[in-house]
Amino acid sequence: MTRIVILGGGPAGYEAALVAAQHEADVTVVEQDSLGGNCVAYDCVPSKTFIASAGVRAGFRRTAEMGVDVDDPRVDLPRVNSRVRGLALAQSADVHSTLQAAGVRVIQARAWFEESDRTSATHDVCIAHPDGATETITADVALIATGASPRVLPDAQPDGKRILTWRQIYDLDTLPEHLVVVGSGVTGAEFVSAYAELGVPVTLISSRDRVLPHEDPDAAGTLEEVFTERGVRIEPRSRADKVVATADGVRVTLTDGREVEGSHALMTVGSVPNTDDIGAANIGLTLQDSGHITVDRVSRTDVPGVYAAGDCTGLLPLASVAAMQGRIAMWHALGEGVAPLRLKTVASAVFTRPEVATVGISHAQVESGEFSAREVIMPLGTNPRAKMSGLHEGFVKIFCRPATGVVIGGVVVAPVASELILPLAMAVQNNLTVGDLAHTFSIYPSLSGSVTEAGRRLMQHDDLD
Ligand SMILES: Cc1cc2nc3c(=O)[nH]c(=O)nc-3n(C[C@H](O)[C@H](O)[C@H](O)COP(=O)(O)OP(=O)(O)OC[C@H]3O[C@@H](n4cnc5c(N)ncnc54)[C@H](O)[C@@H]3O)c2cc1C
Ligand SMILES: NC(=O)c1ccc[n+]([C@@H]2O[C@H](COP(=O)([O-])OP(=O)(O)OC[C@H]3O[C@@H](n4cnc5c(N)ncnc54)[C@H](O)[C@@H]3O)[C@@H](O)[C@H]2O)c1
Repeated sequence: MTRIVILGGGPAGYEAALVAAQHEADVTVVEQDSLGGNCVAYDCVPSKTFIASAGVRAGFRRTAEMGVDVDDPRVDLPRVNSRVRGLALAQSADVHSTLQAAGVRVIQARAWFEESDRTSATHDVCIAHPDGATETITADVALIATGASPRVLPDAQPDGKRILTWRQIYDLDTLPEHLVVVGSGVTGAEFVSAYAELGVPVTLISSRDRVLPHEDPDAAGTLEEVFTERGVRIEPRSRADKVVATADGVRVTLTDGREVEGSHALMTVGSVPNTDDIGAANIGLTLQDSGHITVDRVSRTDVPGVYAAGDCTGLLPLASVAAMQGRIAMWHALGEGVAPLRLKTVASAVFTRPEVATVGISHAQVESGEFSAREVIMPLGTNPRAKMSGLHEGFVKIFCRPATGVVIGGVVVAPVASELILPLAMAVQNNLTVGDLAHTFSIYPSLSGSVTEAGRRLMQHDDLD
């Protein structure tokens, strides 16, 4: 029986464990905190649960237009936070019972590699239990799935009260009077959106020209307009140098000397991989300067028998990608047929309001000439269901190959873009054409009608017509 030891019980670790158990390996998962990983305990699951509460309040914004009168809804933050924590705990418990039912041994402890003689085909993983006891487990195959942690700027140390990482915001008892969000990546944008929807005045310190610098420019532009409508103050091309707590708030000093004051600062300036204490040097595993582990498309590191998956590899820090990397590692290690990871087909969503979801090639790749494509953009303003629902912002955009009409990318900006992207993700994954979309029946009226309509628009210009 192949002995597999997995360091870390997040999506990369637990999905890998389930695959390995299914293939009758002897599997141990060592998790130092809670099963489900940071994803379930602090990052993805809590943020999406918090955003769901913000979304309920946001729904009330359109009541007057929809002909329904309601009083201004009040947000009970302790109840919101307790729901966030409760859901994360319940999901972690679900992961635990699923792993146990699959016959996986789960150890709550910190794990690292012991010094090895490099000629051995196995690896010794040392485990430090919370009570101080240690044990060593020998692995035929090891998977590093230790995730990442919030990046901390040297002069902006989180204190958990006024200067916060995204993992600390669920401890607040009352909504901030004025939140300064530092960093305009996906995490920053999602929290700006949620707090603005909760009625909190927000200032965004964005080091780039625009929010979501890596996303589709039309999508980022729509989001900036919405943020501005909600009263968000955006400071573009601004880098925070220092953040200090004052008597009654925070002061953020920018690198150009300007100062921004608020009641709280939320630091969303990226993440660092959890690889500095795993004993990488003990097994001859080289880390990148950033601390990330280099892997190939079947999750192999440069050390035989050692695989890595998820945020510690920095390939594409998404729960879905982490899980797939973990599964692929185990299929490969256990000799199953395996398709290497294809990042170009990964769908992702930013859970702002409206949401932004993308798949396949991007506008930037078309503009740079890396791919040639035809594109169409269908504003939701032309969609009957959107009009009925009082939705004014958003669009569906599709990229297809010029001659064949094969769909190679898509962007959806809509309240439920994370759901609407699936037909485009299926098209990209399966080489479907705009004709395939165009001939598919969508519901009338529906937002997904814009997906089939976009297919028809691109068909009209098809070179093969
Ligand atoms: C605010 C936020 C929101 C996000 N929202 C989404 C989203 O909506 N959708 C999405 O797809 N992705 C989202 N992500 C990204 C997603 O959370 C990560 O990609 C995912 O958590 C990566 O999974 P992982 O298994 O690599 O690591 P993690 O989930 O980070 O788990 C790693 C685990 O390893 C454990 N560990 C670390 N070192 C050791 C050690 N030495 N010994 C034992 N255990 C150890 C840690 O305690 C942790 O539990 C979000 C990220 C952030 C920051
Ligand atoms: N919905 C989702 O799927 C979701 C949500 C959140 C995060 N994530 C994943 O996590 C990844 C990381 O996202 P992120 O937003 O946490 O990090 P990021 O690294 O993408 O963004 C951090 C931003 O902070 C800026 N920054 C850094 N230092 C700064 C400073 N001193 N002052 C001002 N700005 C500064 C950077 O320029 C960058 O734009 C994403 O790419 C995504 O894969 C996914």
